Amino acid sequence: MLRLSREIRVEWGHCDPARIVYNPNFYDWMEGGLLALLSVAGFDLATMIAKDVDFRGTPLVRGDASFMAPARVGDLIVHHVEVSRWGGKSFDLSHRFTLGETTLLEGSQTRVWGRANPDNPASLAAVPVPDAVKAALSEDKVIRLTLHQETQV
Ligand SMILES: CC(C)(COP(=O)(O)OP(=O)(O)OC[C@H]1O[C@@H](n2cnc3c(N)ncnc32)[C@H](O)[C@@H]1OP(=O)(O)O)[C@@H](O)C(=O)NCCC(=O)NCCSC(=O)c1ccc(O)cc1
Repeated sequence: MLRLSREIRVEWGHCDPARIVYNPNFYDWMEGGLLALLSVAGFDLATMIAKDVDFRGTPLVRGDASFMAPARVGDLIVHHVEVSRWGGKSFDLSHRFTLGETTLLEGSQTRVWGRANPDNPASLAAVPVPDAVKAALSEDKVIRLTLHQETQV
């Protein structure tokens, strides 16, 4: 599968009064990780939605997460994401967040390929995941997205 690892710098605003990352931020990062995975595979969701008014993206239908160790302000953590199962209209993602050798969180999600329901365009319908998306996300490849260092000019 196409495996994406992306660095995330924990900022002050990600943390709660206990001075550890507040849990909804991990869900936000899981969302961003899927967008990044699709984007590096050649499928930019914002562009796809702009071009196809009935496309609704990749709605979440199931998810779980095990929080194993906390992250703190300043930490450079890494989010690893890949598809772990292809269904027909659905697919599973595996998420792992690490700080050095330490695993912070392991999660799994089920997504569907979403379109407007033809019988009621205000509601959603799952449709088969396009073959081109399956092929691109199934490539045996690793992509690392690192944060850029600031340089003085
Ligand atoms: C998505 C739905 C329209 C799917 O309904 P249907 O069109 O009738 O599809 P089906 O019930 O046949 O299910 C389709 C597939 O999904 C699977 N599925 C559906 N629900 C589940 C759950 N709960 N668990 C596991 N698998 C599921 C189902 O097994 C089918 O799998 P395949 O065999 O691989 O095809 C409906 O379940 C729904 O409206 N759910 C609510 C979704 C929602 O509100 N999610 C949270 C907000 S959206 C969101 O977060 C988002 C993120 C990113 C985006 O780009 C877009 C949206």
